[in-house]
Amino acid sequence: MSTNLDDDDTPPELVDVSVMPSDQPGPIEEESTLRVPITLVTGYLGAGKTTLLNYILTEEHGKKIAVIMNEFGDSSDIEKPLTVNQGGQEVTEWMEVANGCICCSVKDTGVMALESLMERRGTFDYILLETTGLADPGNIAPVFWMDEGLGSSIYLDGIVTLVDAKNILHLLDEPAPEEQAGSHSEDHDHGSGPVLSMAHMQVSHADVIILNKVDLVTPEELEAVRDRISAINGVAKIHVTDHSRTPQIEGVVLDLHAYDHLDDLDFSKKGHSHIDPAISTIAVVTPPIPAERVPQVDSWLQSVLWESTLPAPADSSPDTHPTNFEIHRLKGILRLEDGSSRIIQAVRDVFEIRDSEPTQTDDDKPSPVQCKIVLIGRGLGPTVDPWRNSFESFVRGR
Ligand SMILES: Nc1nc2c(ncn2[C@@H]2O[C@H](COP(=O)(O)OP(=O)(O)OP(=O)(O)O)[C@@H](O)[C@H]2O)c(=O)[nH]1
Ligand SMILES: [Zn+2]
Repeated sequence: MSTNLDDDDTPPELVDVSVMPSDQPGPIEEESTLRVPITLVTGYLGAGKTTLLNYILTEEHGKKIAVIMNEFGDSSDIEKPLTVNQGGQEVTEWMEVANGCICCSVKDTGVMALESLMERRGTFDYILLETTGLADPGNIAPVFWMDEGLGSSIYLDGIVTLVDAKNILHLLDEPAPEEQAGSHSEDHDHGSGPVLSMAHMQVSHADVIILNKVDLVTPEELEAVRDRISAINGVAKIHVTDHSRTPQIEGVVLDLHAYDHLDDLDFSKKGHSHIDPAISTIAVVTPPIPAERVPQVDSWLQSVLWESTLPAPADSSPDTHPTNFEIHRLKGILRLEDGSSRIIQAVRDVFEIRDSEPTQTDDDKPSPVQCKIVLIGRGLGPTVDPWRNSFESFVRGR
């Protein structure tokens, strides 16, 4: 398959950009000194991913960034060179790309390419990875949690999804391209129900959405797109751009800390909406839980994420209890009665519960005292009540 949008058909390119070091070093967090952050840049074919990366490479941001541009999405070549430019030296490696599919290739040979990149760590302090336009980030993100070796040297900072404001609405209403193409759809079984396009997957997994090509739409069209996007993913931060020129880079593409802490998630704009028939966002908010009940949270997540089964409280009504749902993304913060917190992160069926890392930037804000779990997925139902009741009764055992 080829596309006329793909006119920048260069091999995957890894560019190391040395910029003058910032004279204002930011707060040093233990994690960032030990592990290198990676941001995944996703978005449908032609949405503006490469434009964004080129923009970042030319802006001053005080960081040395290794950029992996994946332009092999539409070719089925077996091998593509991965070029690393470092201080005038060019090193070329060969990266096998089965089926031209980054979501599959990152799992095997791509992991090796990243590992060998990490042997040169110290020469860069940030990695940006552009996925192909047809990649489902839900398959990529867990690699950084699952792979022991990689997980010890790289951490996922966030997922940025470029959205083509001109084309996104019809993409959201189209059948999934992988199913049209008949390619490994068994890997990406999204169950029954309303049709989910790849655009849905990319929007639903995003921590940041860059609503690009604003020059090609009217203000009314832009608002319609924004409404639809926030109905699918109610927690991602949305930035509107022309030629992917984000207002700033830090906090928009770099240093998202999307998986470190969740205190600043904006739950207020959540609102349960049915603008998009396929995917929606809900937020379960409950009082703090006893520390000894954390294993029950783990079991509840296993049921919800692995079995797509919402544990039913004794008094639940079968009419309103969601039965045919699928969670794509889940983030949460558990407040325990002993005053400590736990972070929950899930992409599809891979999840973790871990201690909350204290953040220096949030010291001035009072800590939220409620547990909050945000779920993004299909078939979540008309209200949050069955979810909150299930969580409450299962976790507290009453
Ligand atoms: N009019 C307009 N064109 C844009 C904008 N952003 C990017 N483009 C153009 O859209 C085309 C595709 O942009 P790319 O950055 O290559 O998109 P991509 O997401 O990397 O594309 P693939 O790698 O093929 O998936 C290029 O011709 C860009 O110049 C924008 O805001 N407005
Ligand atoms: Zn795949």
